[in-house]
Amino acid sequence: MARADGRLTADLNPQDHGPQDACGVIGIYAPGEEVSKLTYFGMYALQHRGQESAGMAVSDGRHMMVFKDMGLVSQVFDEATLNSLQGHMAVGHTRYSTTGASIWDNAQPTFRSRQGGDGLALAHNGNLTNTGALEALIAERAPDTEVPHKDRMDSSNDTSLVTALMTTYDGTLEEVAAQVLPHLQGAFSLVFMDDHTLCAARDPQGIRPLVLGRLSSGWVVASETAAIDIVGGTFVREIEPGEMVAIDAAGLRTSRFAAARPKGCVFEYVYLARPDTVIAGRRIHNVRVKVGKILAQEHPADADLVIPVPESGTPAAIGYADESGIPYGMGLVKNSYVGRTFIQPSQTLRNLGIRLKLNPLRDVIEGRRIVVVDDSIVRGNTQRQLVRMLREAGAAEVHVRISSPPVQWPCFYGIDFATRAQLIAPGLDVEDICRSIGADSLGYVSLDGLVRATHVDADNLCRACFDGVYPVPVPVSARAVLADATHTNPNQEQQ
Ligand SMILES: O=P(O)(O)OC[C@H]1O[C@H](OP(=O)(O)OP(=O)(O)O)[C@H](O)[C@@H]1O
Ligand SMILES: NC(=O)CC[C@H](N)C(=O)O
Ligand code: SF4
Ligand SMILES: [Mg+2]
Repeated sequence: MARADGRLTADLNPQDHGPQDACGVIGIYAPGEEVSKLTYFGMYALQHRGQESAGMAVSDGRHMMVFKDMGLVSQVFDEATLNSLQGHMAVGHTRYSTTGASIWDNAQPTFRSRQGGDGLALAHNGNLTNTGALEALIAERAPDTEVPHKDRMDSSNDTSLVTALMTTYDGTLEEVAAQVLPHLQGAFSLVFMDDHTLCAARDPQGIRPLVLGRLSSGWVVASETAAIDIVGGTFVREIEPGEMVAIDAAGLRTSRFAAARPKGCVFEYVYLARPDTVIAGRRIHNVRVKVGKILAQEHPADADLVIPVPESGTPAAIGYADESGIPYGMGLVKNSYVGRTFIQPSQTLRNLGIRLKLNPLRDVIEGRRIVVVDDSIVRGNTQRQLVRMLREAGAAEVHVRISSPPVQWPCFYGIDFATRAQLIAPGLDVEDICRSIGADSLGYVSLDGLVRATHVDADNLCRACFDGVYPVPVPVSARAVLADATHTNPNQEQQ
Protein backbone atom coordinates (compact mmCIF):
# COMPACT_ATOMS: atom_id res chain seq x y z
CA MET A 1 0.00 0.00 0.00
CA ALA A 2 1.35 3.43 -0.92
CA ARG A 3 1.64 5.89 1.90
CA ALA A 4 0.74 9.56 1.71
CA ASP A 5 4.42 10.39 1.27
CA GLY A 6 4.77 7.90 -1.59
CA ARG A 7 7.02 5.46 0.25
CA LEU A 8 6.16 1.81 0.65
CA THR A 9 5.18 0.22 3.93
CA ALA A 10 5.16 -3.40 5.02
CA ASP A 11 1.48 -3.00 5.95
CA LEU A 12 -0.13 -3.76 2.64
CA ASN A 13 -3.57 -3.23 4.10
CA PRO A 14 -3.77 -1.18 7.29
CA GLN A 15 -7.45 -2.15 7.72
CA ASP A 16 -6.53 -5.78 8.08
CA HIS A 17 -4.10 -6.49 10.85
CA GLY A 18 -3.39 -8.49 13.99
CA PRO A 19 -2.90 -7.01 17.43
CA GLN A 20 0.10 -4.87 16.45
CA ASP A 21 1.39 -2.88 19.38
CA ALA A 22 0.92 -0.03 21.77
CA CYS A 23 3.39 2.86 21.21
CA GLY A 24 6.72 3.33 22.92
CA VAL A 25 7.63 6.40 24.98
CA ILE A 26 10.96 7.49 26.42
CA GLY A 27 12.23 10.57 28.23
CA ILE A 28 15.83 11.35 29.14
CA TYR A 29 17.24 14.07 31.42
CA ALA A 30 21.02 13.85 31.36
CA PRO A 31 23.19 17.01 31.35
CA GLY A 32 26.54 16.35 29.68
CA GLU A 33 25.35 13.35 27.65
CA GLU A 34 24.55 13.08 23.95
CA VAL A 35 20.88 12.96 24.80
CA SER A 36 19.50 12.75 21.26
CA LYS A 37 21.61 9.65 20.58
CA LEU A 38 20.63 8.01 23.86
CA THR A 39 16.98 8.72 23.04
CA TYR A 40 17.47 7.22 19.59
CA PHE A 41 18.82 4.01 21.13
CA GLY A 42 15.89 3.94 23.55
CA MET A 43 13.40 4.41 20.73
CA TYR A 44 15.13 1.66 18.77
CA ALA A 45 14.63 -0.60 21.81
CA LEU A 46 10.93 0.28 21.75
CA GLN A 47 10.43 -0.12 18.00
CA HIS A 48 8.30 -3.25 18.51
CA ARG A 49 5.63 -1.09 20.21
CA GLY A 50 4.99 1.09 17.15
CA GLN A 51 6.31 1.08 13.62
CA GLU A 52 4.24 3.75 11.89
CA SER A 53 6.13 6.92 12.84
CA ALA A 54 8.92 8.04 15.13
CA GLY A 55 9.80 11.37 16.69
CA MET A 56 11.90 13.16 19.25
CA ALA A 57 11.87 16.55 20.99
CA VAL A 58 15.14 17.86 22.48
CA SER A 59 15.67 20.96 24.63
CA ASP A 60 18.83 22.73 25.78
CA GLY A 61 16.95 24.74 28.41
CA ARG A 62 16.24 27.64 26.06
CA HIS A 63 15.03 26.17 22.78
CA MET A 64 13.18 23.03 21.89
CA MET A 65 13.47 21.22 18.56
CA VAL A 66 11.10 18.50 17.39
CA PHE A 67 11.90 16.08 14.58
CA LYS A 68 9.43 13.41 13.50
CA ASP A 69 8.43 11.53 10.39
CA MET A 70 6.57 8.48 9.14
CA GLY A 71 8.52 5.22 9.27
CA LEU A 72 10.84 3.26 11.50
CA VAL A 73 13.31 4.91 13.88
CA SER A 74 16.19 3.95 11.55
CA GLN A 75 14.38 5.50 8.56
CA VAL A 76 13.46 8.75 10.33
CA PHE A 77 16.79 9.60 12.00
CA ASP A 78 20.34 9.72 10.71
CA GLU A 79 23.60 10.91 12.24
CA ALA A 80 23.28 14.45 10.88
CA THR A 81 19.76 14.87 12.22
CA LEU A 82 20.74 13.55 15.64
CA ASN A 83 23.77 15.88 15.73
CA SER A 84 21.50 18.84 15.05
CA LEU A 85 19.24 17.95 18.01
CA GLN A 86 21.31 19.44 20.84
CA GLY A 87 20.23 19.57 24.46
CA HIS A 88 20.24 17.85 27.82
CA MET A 89 16.64 16.61 27.87
CA ALA A 90 14.49 14.76 25.37
CA VAL A 91 11.21 12.97 24.77
CA GLY A 92 10.92 10.20 22.15
CA HIS A 93 8.02 8.21 20.69
CA THR A 94 7.38 5.29 18.36
CA ARG A 95 3.76 5.31 17.20
CA TYR A 96 1.15 2.71 16.45
CA SER A 97 -2.02 4.75 15.88
CA THR A 98 -5.19 4.05 17.83
CA THR A 99 -7.00 7.42 17.64
CA GLY A 100 -6.31 9.60 14.60
CA ALA A 101 -4.93 8.43 11.27
CA SER A 102 -1.40 7.26 10.69
CA ILE A 103 -0.19 10.54 9.16
CA TRP A 104 2.70 12.92 9.79
CA ASP A 105 0.47 15.39 11.62
CA ASN A 106 -0.41 12.77 14.22
CA ALA A 107 3.17 11.57 14.70
CA GLN A 108 4.48 12.22 18.18
CA PRO A 109 5.78 13.94 20.27
CA THR A 110 2.99 16.49 19.88
CA PHE A 111 4.17 20.08 20.28
CA ARG A 112 2.54 23.38 21.29
CA SER A 113 3.81 26.71 22.58
CA ARG A 114 2.93 27.47 26.18
CA GLN A 115 1.94 30.82 27.57
CA GLY A 116 5.22 32.49 28.50
CA GLY A 117 7.04 31.21 25.44
CA ASP A 118 8.15 27.72 26.50
CA GLY A 119 7.54 24.78 24.18
CA LEU A 120 5.56 21.79 25.37
CA ALA A 121 6.32 18.37 23.86
CA LEU A 122 4.25 15.37 24.88
CA ALA A 123 4.37 11.66 24.00
CA HIS A 124 1.64 9.17 24.85
CA ASN A 125 1.24 5.41 25.06
CA GLY A 126 -2.36 4.40 25.56
CA ASN A 127 -5.73 5.59 24.39
CA LEU A 128 -8.13 8.10 25.93
CA THR A 129 -11.78 7.14 26.26
CA ASN A 130 -13.25 10.61 26.99
CA THR A 131 -12.01 12.68 24.06
CA GLY A 132 -15.47 14.30 23.66
CA ALA A 133 -15.35 15.63 27.21
CA LEU A 134 -11.78 16.87 26.71
CA GLU A 135 -12.78 18.72 23.53
CA ALA A 136 -15.63 20.37 25.44
CA LEU A 137 -13.30 21.33 28.29
CA ILE A 138 -10.82 22.98 25.95
CA ALA A 139 -13.64 24.88 24.24
CA GLU A 140 -14.96 26.03 27.62
CA ARG A 141 -11.59 27.08 29.02
CA ALA A 142 -10.22 28.79 25.94
CA PRO A 143 -12.88 29.43 23.30
CA ASP A 144 -10.23 30.80 20.92
CA THR A 145 -8.07 27.67 21.11
CA GLU A 146 -8.31 25.49 18.08
CA VAL A 147 -9.56 22.12 19.29
CA PRO A 148 -7.79 19.31 17.43
CA HIS A 149 -10.85 17.17 16.60
CA LYS A 150 -13.53 19.79 16.46
CA ASP A 151 -11.83 22.34 14.27
CA ARG A 152 -10.33 19.73 11.98
CA MET A 153 -6.84 20.86 12.76
CA ASP A 154 -4.26 18.81 11.04
CA SER A 155 -3.69 16.57 14.01
CA SER A 156 -6.65 14.50 15.09
CA ASN A 157 -5.29 12.15 17.72
CA ASP A 158 -6.31 11.93 21.36
CA THR A 159 -2.81 12.94 22.47
CA SER A 160 -3.09 16.38 20.82
CA LEU A 161 -6.09 17.11 23.03
CA VAL A 162 -3.95 16.67 26.14
CA THR A 163 -1.29 19.00 24.76
CA ALA A 164 -3.94 21.55 23.77
CA LEU A 165 -5.62 21.35 27.17
CA MET A 166 -2.30 21.86 28.98
CA THR A 167 -1.70 25.11 27.10
CA THR A 168 -4.95 26.55 28.50
CA TYR A 169 -3.45 26.61 32.04
CA ASP A 170 -0.83 28.92 33.55
CA GLY A 171 1.92 27.88 35.93
CA THR A 172 4.86 25.51 36.00
CA LEU A 173 4.60 22.33 33.96
CA GLU A 174 3.98 20.36 37.15
CA GLU A 175 1.21 22.72 38.25
CA VAL A 176 -0.41 22.52 34.84
CA ALA A 177 -0.18 18.73 34.69
CA ALA A 178 -1.63 18.39 38.20
CA GLN A 179 -4.73 20.19 36.93
CA VAL A 180 -5.03 18.41 33.59
CA LEU A 181 -4.24 14.77 34.45
CA PRO A 182 -7.34 14.21 36.64
CA HIS A 183 -9.51 15.07 33.61
CA LEU A 184 -8.09 12.25 31.46
CA GLN A 185 -9.82 8.88 31.26
CA GLY A 186 -8.53 5.70 29.69
CA ALA A 187 -4.96 4.52 29.31
CA PHE A 188 -2.13 7.01 29.41
CA SER A 189 1.55 6.57 30.06
CA LEU A 190 2.78 10.08 29.28
CA VAL A 191 6.25 11.58 28.96
CA PHE A 192 6.31 15.34 28.45
CA MET A 193 8.55 18.35 28.92
CA ASP A 194 8.94 22.08 28.58
CA ASP A 195 12.35 23.73 28.32
CA HIS A 196 13.17 23.06 31.97
CA THR A 197 11.32 20.06 33.34
CA LEU A 198 10.78 16.48 32.18
CA CYS A 199 7.61 14.83 33.54
CA ALA A 200 6.19 11.32 33.36
CA ALA A 201 2.71 10.25 34.45
CA ARG A 202 0.69 7.05 34.43
CA ASP A 203 -3.11 6.65 34.52
CA PRO A 204 -4.68 5.55 37.84
CA GLN A 205 -5.13 2.00 36.49
CA GLY A 206 -1.54 1.79 35.22
CA ILE A 207 -2.88 0.02 32.13
CA ARG A 208 0.26 0.59 30.07
CA PRO A 209 3.71 0.16 31.60
CA LEU A 210 6.06 3.06 32.47
CA VAL A 211 9.34 2.70 34.33
CA LEU A 212 12.03 4.91 35.86
CA GLY A 213 15.75 4.34 35.53
CA ARG A 214 18.96 6.03 36.68
CA LEU A 215 21.72 7.13 34.33
CA SER A 216 25.21 8.03 35.56
CA SER A 217 24.38 11.70 35.02
CA GLY A 218 20.61 11.78 35.10
CA TRP A 219 17.36 9.91 34.65
CA VAL A 220 15.41 7.93 32.07
CA VAL A 221 11.71 7.08 31.92
CA ALA A 222 10.51 4.55 29.37
CA SER A 223 7.71 2.19 28.42
CA GLU A 224 9.79 -0.89 29.16
CA THR A 225 12.79 -1.83 31.29
CA ALA A 226 14.53 -3.17 28.16
CA ALA A 227 14.90 0.44 26.95
CA ILE A 228 16.57 1.38 30.25
CA ASP A 229 19.04 -1.49 29.78
CA ILE A 230 19.82 -0.40 26.25
CA VAL A 231 20.64 3.22 27.17
CA GLY A 232 22.98 1.96 29.90
CA GLY A 233 20.68 2.83 32.81
CA THR A 234 19.73 1.01 35.97
CA PHE A 235 16.11 0.18 36.66
CA VAL A 236 14.83 2.04 39.74
CA ARG A 237 11.09 1.30 39.89
CA GLU A 238 7.82 1.49 38.01
CA ILE A 239 6.00 4.83 37.88
CA GLU A 240 2.98 4.07 40.08
CA PRO A 241 -0.56 4.18 38.71
CA GLY A 242 -1.85 7.73 39.39
CA GLU A 243 1.69 9.10 39.96
CA MET A 244 3.58 11.91 38.25
CA VAL A 245 7.33 12.40 38.51
CA ALA A 246 9.11 15.60 37.55
CA ILE A 247 12.82 15.89 36.85
CA ASP A 248 14.84 19.11 36.50
CA ALA A 249 18.01 20.79 37.73
CA ALA A 250 16.72 20.47 41.32
CA GLY A 251 16.41 16.66 41.01
CA LEU A 252 13.44 14.29 40.97
CA ARG A 253 10.09 15.00 42.64
CA THR A 254 7.06 12.77 42.82
CA SER A 255 3.40 13.57 43.36
CA ARG A 256 0.08 11.80 43.03
CA PHE A 257 -2.84 13.09 40.95
CA ALA A 258 -5.17 10.15 41.65
CA ALA A 259 -5.42 7.12 43.91
CA ALA A 260 -4.00 3.93 42.38
CA ARG A 261 -6.55 1.37 41.14
CA PRO A 262 -4.17 -1.04 39.37
CA LYS A 263 -5.40 -2.78 36.21
CA GLY A 264 -2.25 -3.56 34.23
CA CYS A 265 -2.80 -4.94 30.72
CA VAL A 266 -2.47 -8.73 30.75
CA PHE A 267 -1.80 -8.66 26.99
CA GLU A 268 1.57 -7.01 27.71
CA TYR A 269 2.56 -10.41 29.12
CA VAL A 270 1.07 -12.27 26.15
CA TYR A 271 2.47 -10.35 23.21
CA LEU A 272 3.11 -6.62 23.55
CA ALA A 273 6.17 -6.27 25.76
CA ARG A 274 9.65 -7.46 24.87
CA PRO A 275 10.65 -10.78 26.45
CA ASP A 276 13.63 -9.11 28.16
CA THR A 277 11.39 -6.55 29.88
CA VAL A 278 10.38 -6.86 33.53
CA ILE A 279 6.83 -6.00 34.63
CA ALA A 280 5.71 -6.19 38.26
CA GLY A 281 8.98 -7.88 39.18
CA ARG A 282 8.72 -10.69 36.61
CA ARG A 283 10.75 -11.09 33.41
CA ILE A 284 8.27 -11.35 30.53
CA HIS A 285 10.21 -14.26 29.00
CA ASN A 286 9.84 -16.26 32.21
CA VAL A 287 6.11 -15.55 32.44
CA ARG A 288 5.64 -16.71 28.84
CA VAL A 289 7.62 -19.91 29.48
CA LYS A 290 5.41 -20.53 32.51
CA VAL A 291 2.25 -19.98 30.46
CA GLY A 292 3.59 -22.55 27.98
CA LYS A 293 3.98 -25.06 30.81
CA ILE A 294 0.43 -24.44 32.02
CA LEU A 295 -0.76 -24.76 28.41
CA ALA A 296 0.91 -28.18 28.20
CA GLN A 297 -0.84 -29.28 31.42
CA GLU A 298 -4.22 -28.01 30.24
CA HIS A 299 -3.94 -29.20 26.62
CA PRO A 300 -1.50 -32.09 26.23
CA ALA A 301 -0.83 -33.49 22.76
CA ASP A 302 0.45 -36.76 21.38
CA ALA A 303 3.17 -35.43 19.10
CA ASP A 304 6.80 -35.68 17.96
CA LEU A 305 7.94 -32.06 17.94
CA VAL A 306 7.01 -28.69 19.48
CA ILE A 307 7.74 -25.69 17.24
CA PRO A 308 7.20 -21.98 18.00
CA VAL A 309 5.70 -19.36 15.74
CA PRO A 310 8.58 -16.88 16.03
CA GLU A 311 9.09 -14.41 17.61
CA SER A 312 6.33 -14.02 20.12
CA GLY A 313 5.39 -17.73 20.31
CA THR A 314 8.93 -18.84 21.19
CA PRO A 315 9.03 -18.69 25.03
CA ALA A 316 5.66 -20.45 25.40
CA ALA A 317 6.82 -23.19 23.02
CA ILE A 318 9.94 -23.68 25.17
CA GLY A 319 7.67 -24.03 28.22
CA TYR A 320 5.30 -26.40 26.42
CA ALA A 321 8.17 -28.66 25.30
CA ASP A 322 9.76 -28.62 28.73
CA GLU A 323 6.56 -29.57 30.52
CA SER A 324 5.37 -32.15 27.97
CA GLY A 325 8.74 -33.78 27.36
CA ILE A 326 8.17 -33.48 23.60
CA PRO A 327 11.36 -32.29 21.84
CA TYR A 328 11.57 -28.60 20.90
CA GLY A 329 12.76 -27.55 17.45
CA MET A 330 12.82 -24.66 15.03
CA GLY A 331 10.37 -25.60 12.31
CA LEU A 332 9.73 -22.13 10.94
CA VAL A 333 12.30 -19.58 9.82
CA LYS A 334 11.31 -15.97 10.33
CA ASN A 335 12.57 -13.24 8.03
CA SER A 336 14.11 -10.70 10.43
CA TYR A 337 13.39 -7.85 8.05
CA VAL A 338 9.63 -8.25 8.21
CA GLY A 339 8.08 -6.27 11.06
CA ARG A 340 5.76 -7.57 13.72
CA THR A 341 2.67 -7.59 11.59
CA PHE A 342 2.60 -8.21 7.91
CA ILE A 343 -0.77 -7.82 6.30
CA GLN A 344 -2.02 -8.80 2.91
CA PRO A 345 -5.16 -7.60 1.16
CA SER A 346 -5.87 -10.45 -1.25
CA GLN A 347 -5.77 -14.21 -0.77
CA THR A 348 -2.89 -14.61 -3.22
CA LEU A 349 -0.83 -11.97 -1.48
CA ARG A 350 -1.80 -13.41 1.89
CA ASN A 351 -0.36 -16.75 0.93
CA LEU A 352 2.81 -15.12 -0.34
CA GLY A 353 2.89 -12.78 2.65
CA ILE A 354 2.94 -15.45 5.28
CA ARG A 355 5.74 -17.18 3.40
CA LEU A 356 7.67 -13.94 3.20
CA LYS A 357 7.53 -13.75 6.98
CA LEU A 358 7.59 -17.44 7.95
CA ASN A 359 8.92 -20.33 5.89
CA PRO A 360 8.84 -23.94 7.11
CA LEU A 361 11.93 -26.13 7.33
CA ARG A 362 10.64 -29.11 5.35
CA ASP A 363 13.31 -31.50 6.69
CA VAL A 364 12.18 -30.79 10.25
CA ILE A 365 8.44 -30.92 9.58
CA GLU A 366 8.06 -33.79 7.10
CA GLY A 367 6.38 -36.91 8.50
CA ARG A 368 6.17 -35.53 12.03
CA ARG A 369 3.24 -34.84 14.34
CA ILE A 370 3.76 -31.16 15.12
CA VAL A 371 2.61 -29.02 18.06
CA VAL A 372 2.77 -25.41 16.88
CA VAL A 373 2.69 -22.80 19.66
CA ASP A 374 1.71 -19.16 19.13
CA ASP A 375 0.85 -16.43 21.61
CA SER A 376 -2.57 -15.41 20.29
CA ILE A 377 -5.21 -15.83 17.63
CA VAL A 378 -6.93 -12.59 16.69
CA ARG A 379 -8.61 -13.04 13.31
CA GLY A 380 -7.12 -16.46 12.68
CA ASN A 381 -5.30 -15.51 9.48
CA THR A 382 -1.83 -16.42 10.74
CA GLN A 383 -2.87 -19.85 12.03
CA ARG A 384 -5.03 -20.71 9.01
CA GLN A 385 -2.13 -20.04 6.66
CA LEU A 386 0.43 -21.62 8.92
CA VAL A 387 -1.48 -24.88 9.30
CA ARG A 388 -1.82 -25.14 5.53
CA MET A 389 1.87 -24.37 5.08
CA LEU A 390 2.89 -27.01 7.61
CA ARG A 391 0.71 -29.60 5.88
CA GLU A 392 2.23 -28.67 2.52
CA ALA A 393 5.64 -29.18 4.15
CA GLY A 394 4.58 -32.75 4.98
CA ALA A 395 3.44 -32.54 8.62
CA ALA A 396 1.64 -35.76 9.62
CA GLU A 397 -0.54 -33.87 12.15
CA VAL A 398 -0.78 -30.23 13.23
CA HIS A 399 -1.83 -29.46 16.81
CA VAL A 400 -2.19 -25.74 17.53
CA ARG A 401 -1.62 -24.49 21.08
CA ILE A 402 -2.18 -20.84 22.02
CA SER A 403 -0.70 -19.17 25.10
CA SER A 404 -3.63 -16.80 25.66
CA PRO A 405 -7.40 -17.35 25.81
CA PRO A 406 -9.58 -16.55 22.76
CA VAL A 407 -9.64 -12.79 22.02
CA GLN A 408 -13.36 -12.01 22.31
CA TRP A 409 -13.60 -8.26 22.74
CA PRO A 410 -11.97 -5.14 21.28
CA CYS A 411 -9.50 -3.07 23.29
CA PHE A 412 -10.06 0.64 23.91
CA TYR A 413 -6.87 1.20 25.85
CA GLY A 414 -4.15 1.37 23.21
CA ILE A 415 -4.29 -1.84 21.17
CA ASP A 416 -6.20 -1.67 17.95
CA PHE A 417 -7.65 -5.19 17.88
CA ALA A 418 -9.94 -5.79 14.96
CA THR A 419 -13.61 -4.94 15.49
CA ARG A 420 -15.61 -7.66 17.17
CA ALA A 421 -16.97 -8.82 13.83
CA GLN A 422 -13.43 -9.36 12.51
CA LEU A 423 -12.30 -11.42 15.51
CA ILE A 424 -12.53 -15.15 14.91
CA ALA A 425 -13.52 -16.19 18.45
CA PRO A 426 -16.87 -14.49 19.18
CA GLY A 427 -19.77 -16.86 18.56
CA LEU A 428 -17.54 -19.86 17.82
CA ASP A 429 -16.47 -22.59 20.21
CA VAL A 430 -12.94 -23.96 20.14
CA GLU A 431 -14.00 -26.89 17.91
CA ASP A 432 -15.40 -24.45 15.33
CA ILE A 433 -12.21 -22.38 15.39
CA CYS A 434 -10.12 -25.54 15.05
CA ARG A 435 -12.10 -26.49 11.96
CA SER A 436 -11.81 -22.99 10.57
CA ILE A 437 -7.99 -22.98 10.80
CA GLY A 438 -7.80 -26.59 9.60
CA ALA A 439 -5.82 -27.98 12.58
CA ASP A 440 -6.07 -31.52 13.97
CA SER A 441 -6.55 -30.09 17.44
CA LEU A 442 -6.57 -26.67 19.09
CA GLY A 443 -6.08 -25.67 22.72
CA TYR A 444 -6.04 -22.22 24.33
CA VAL A 445 -4.60 -21.65 27.79
CA SER A 446 -7.28 -20.72 30.35
CA LEU A 447 -7.57 -17.14 31.59
CA ASP A 448 -6.91 -18.42 35.07
CA GLY A 449 -3.74 -20.19 33.87
CA LEU A 450 -2.49 -17.05 32.11
CA VAL A 451 -3.16 -14.86 35.15
CA ARG A 452 -1.50 -17.37 37.48
CA ALA A 453 1.71 -17.22 35.43
CA THR A 454 1.92 -13.43 35.89
CA HIS A 455 1.84 -13.73 39.71
CA VAL A 456 -0.34 -10.60 39.69
CA ASP A 457 -3.70 -10.68 41.47
CA ALA A 458 -6.45 -11.11 38.83
CA ASP A 459 -8.24 -8.07 40.27
CA ASN A 460 -5.22 -5.94 39.47
CA LEU A 461 -5.15 -6.87 35.77
CA CYS A 462 -7.19 -5.66 32.80
CA ARG A 463 -8.44 -8.78 31.00
CA ALA A 464 -11.19 -7.10 28.99
CA CYS A 465 -10.26 -8.46 25.54
CA PHE A 466 -10.71 -11.95 26.99
CA ASP A 467 -13.65 -11.54 29.37
CA GLY A 468 -15.39 -8.30 28.31
CA VAL A 469 -15.03 -6.73 31.75
CA TYR A 470 -13.82 -3.21 30.99
CA PRO A 471 -12.14 -1.54 33.99
CA VAL A 472 -12.51 2.00 32.58
CA PRO A 473 -15.69 3.23 30.84
CA VAL A 474 -15.37 2.61 27.11
CA PRO A 475 -15.91 5.54 24.70
CA VAL A 476 -19.55 6.58 24.36
CA SER A 477 -19.48 5.75 20.63
CA ALA A 478 -18.49 2.13 21.38
CA ARG A 479 -21.10 1.37 24.01
CA ALA A 480 -24.00 0.75 21.63
CA VAL A 481 -21.90 -1.56 19.47
CA LEU A 482 -20.85 -3.64 22.46
CA ALA A 483 -24.34 -3.73 23.97
CA ASP A 484 -25.73 -4.95 20.64
CA ALA A 485 -23.40 -7.93 20.60
CA THR A 486 -25.35 -11.16 20.56
CA HIS A 487 -22.76 -12.92 22.69
CA THR A 488 -22.12 -12.30 26.38
CA ASN A 489 -22.76 -8.76 27.51
CA PRO A 490 -19.73 -6.67 28.40
CA ASN A 491 -19.76 -5.88 32.07
CA GLN A 492 -18.70 -2.42 32.98
CA GLU A 493 -16.73 -3.06 36.09
CA GLN A 494 -17.92 -1.07 39.09
CA GLN A 495 -15.69 1.95 39.72
O1 LIG B 1 -4.93 -14.18 14.22
P1 LIG B 1 -4.20 -13.09 13.52
O2 LIG B 1 -5.11 -11.95 13.16
O3 LIG B 1 -3.42 -13.56 12.36
O4 LIG B 1 -3.19 -12.42 14.56
C1 LIG B 1 -2.44 -13.14 15.49
C2 LIG B 1 -0.98 -13.13 15.14
O5 LIG B 1 -0.49 -11.76 15.14
C3 LIG B 1 0.63 -11.68 16.02
O6 LIG B 1 1.83 -11.87 15.35
P2 LIG B 1 2.53 -10.72 14.53
O7 LIG B 1 2.72 -11.20 13.15
O8 LIG B 1 1.76 -9.44 14.68
O9 LIG B 1 3.90 -10.42 15.25
P3 LIG B 1 5.11 -11.35 15.83
O10 LIG B 1 6.02 -11.59 14.67
O11 LIG B 1 5.75 -10.48 16.86
O12 LIG B 1 4.55 -12.58 16.42
C4 LIG B 1 0.45 -12.80 17.01
O13 LIG B 1 1.70 -13.22 17.52
C5 LIG B 1 -0.19 -13.89 16.18
O14 LIG B 1 0.82 -14.64 15.52
N1 LIG C 1 -0.86 2.91 20.63
C1 LIG C 1 -0.76 4.04 21.33
O1 LIG C 1 -0.33 4.07 22.48
C2 LIG C 1 -1.32 5.25 20.61
C3 LIG C 1 -1.23 6.57 21.33
C4 LIG C 1 -2.30 7.55 20.82
N2 LIG C 1 -3.61 7.08 21.19
C5 LIG C 1 -2.19 7.71 19.30
O2 LIG C 1 -3.00 7.20 18.58
O3 LIG C 1 -1.28 8.34 18.85
S1 SF4 D 1 -8.46 -5.01 26.68
FE1 SF4 D 1 -6.81 -6.54 26.50
S2 SF4 D 1 -5.20 -5.52 25.32
FE2 SF4 D 1 -6.59 -3.91 26.06
S3 SF4 D 1 -5.71 -3.20 27.98
FE3 SF4 D 1 -7.19 -4.78 28.52
S4 SF4 D 1 -6.00 -6.71 28.56
FE4 SF4 D 1 -4.77 -5.16 27.49
MG1 LIG E 1 2.92 -13.78 15.87
